[in-house]
Amino acid sequence: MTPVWIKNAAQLVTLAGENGPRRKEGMSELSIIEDGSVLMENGEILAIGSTSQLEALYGERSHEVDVIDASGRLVTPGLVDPHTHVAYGGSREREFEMRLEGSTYMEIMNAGGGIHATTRMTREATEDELVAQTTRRLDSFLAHGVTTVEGKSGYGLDLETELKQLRAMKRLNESHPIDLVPTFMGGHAVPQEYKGREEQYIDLLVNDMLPKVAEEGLAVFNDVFCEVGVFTPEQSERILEAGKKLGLIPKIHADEIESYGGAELAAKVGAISAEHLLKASDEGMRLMAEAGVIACLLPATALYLREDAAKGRAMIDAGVAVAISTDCNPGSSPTTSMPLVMNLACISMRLTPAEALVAATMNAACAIGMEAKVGSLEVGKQADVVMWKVSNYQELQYLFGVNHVGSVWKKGVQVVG
Ligand SMILES: N=CN[C@@H](CCC(=O)O)C(=O)O
Ligand SMILES: [Zn+2]
Repeated sequence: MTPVWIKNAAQLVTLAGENGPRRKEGMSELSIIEDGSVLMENGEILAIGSTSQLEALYGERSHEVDVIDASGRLVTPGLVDPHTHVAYGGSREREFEMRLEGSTYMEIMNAGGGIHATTRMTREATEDELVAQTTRRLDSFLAHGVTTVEGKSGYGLDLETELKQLRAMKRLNESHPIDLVPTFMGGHAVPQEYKGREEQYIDLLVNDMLPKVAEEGLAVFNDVFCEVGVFTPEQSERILEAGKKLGLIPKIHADEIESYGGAELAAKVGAISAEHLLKASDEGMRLMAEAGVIACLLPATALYLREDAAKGRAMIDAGVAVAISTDCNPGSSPTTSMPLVMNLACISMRLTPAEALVAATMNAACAIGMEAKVGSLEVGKQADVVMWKVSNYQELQYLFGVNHVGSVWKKGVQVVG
C-alpha cells in the first residue's frame, strides 16, 4: 500500500489530547495545526504536524508517497456514528405521511407499525438481502465522512432474526471499509406475538438470546428501549444486568418520549452511554455526570419527530460528556448524514461548532469503546481521515444541510473522492 501524505491543510483538526470522554471546556479543545500535514502508512498515522515540520523529517520520501494537496481545505478525523439501527429490512415512508397527518410515533407502533413493521420486513429478508440493503447505507455514511459506525440488532425480536442481523453486521464489518461495531438490542420492543406475555419475552431474551449472542461473540454492547409502553426501568435493569454477566456492556434508549428514570438507570447500571434523553430529568443528568455515562444525543430524531431537542448545552455545562449520532433507522431518523447532525447539534442544542465536532469524533468513539483506534488523528492511530471542501471547522457547521466531504481515507486507503 503506497503511503499517503496530505499536506498544506489550511486547518488540520487533530483532537490530540486526552484519549477519553471530553467534558466541559475539554469539549472545545480541537488541537488545530495550521498549514498541517499528515502522513499515513500501513493503515496508520505515521506522522502529523505542520507541513514544514514533516518536510524536514520526511521531505526526501516525497517521491515514494502519494501527495495530496489540501491547500484551502479543512482536514479532520473520520466521523464516528455511535448509535444506529442500520441493518434493517424494508422502508416506512407511509408512516412519515401518517405522522404529518397527526398520528404519533407511539400510536403507530402500538397499532402494529413502527418497530413492529420493520421487524416483519427484517424477518422476511434473507441474510444476503440484509447485507445488500445495509451496504447501500454504509456507502452513504462513508460519502458523508463517517468511517466508524455502531449498529444495533432489534428488528428480529426472535433468536433467529436477531442472530441474522448480527451475522449480517459481522460480514459487513469484514467486507466493507467502515468499522461496524455491533450491539445486541433484543430489548428494542416486545414482539407482537408476546403481547400480554412481556415477562415471558424477557425470559427468552435473558435465557436464550443473550447467552447465544455472547457465545458467538456477535455483540459488544447490550441496549434496551426503556420507555413507557415498551420496557419499564425494572425490566430494563434485568435485561442489562443479564448482559453484564455475559460481558456485554450496557447502553440505554432513555427518556426519549417521556421522563421515565432512564438516565438514572443508566447511572445505576454503569452504562457506557445513554441515548436520546429528550426528557431526562435534572437529577438524571447529575447522576450521569457523576457516574461518567456519556450522553449520546440524536438531534435529527428530535427534528424528524418534531420534538424539542435534548438539552445538550445544559448537559455539557453540568459536566456530562456529550456524543452525537444520526440514530439512522427506518422510522424516526432515516438519515446517514453526520454533518447534518453536527449542524443540528449547534442549531437545536446550542453546542458550539467545536463541541459538535468533538461530540462526533472523540466522544462518539468513547461511546462505543473505540477511542484507542479512532476519534483523533495521532501517531499510531488508524488513518481514518476526511478532507472537507471548506477551510475551517466553523464553516463546516455554518454552511448547513450540505455535504462538504471532498475525500475520505479509511485505514489509509482513499475510499471517497
Ligand atoms: N426509539 C427507539 N428506537 C429507534 C427507532 C426505531 C424505529 O422507529 O424503527 C430510535 O432510537 O429512534
Ligand atoms: Zn436508537
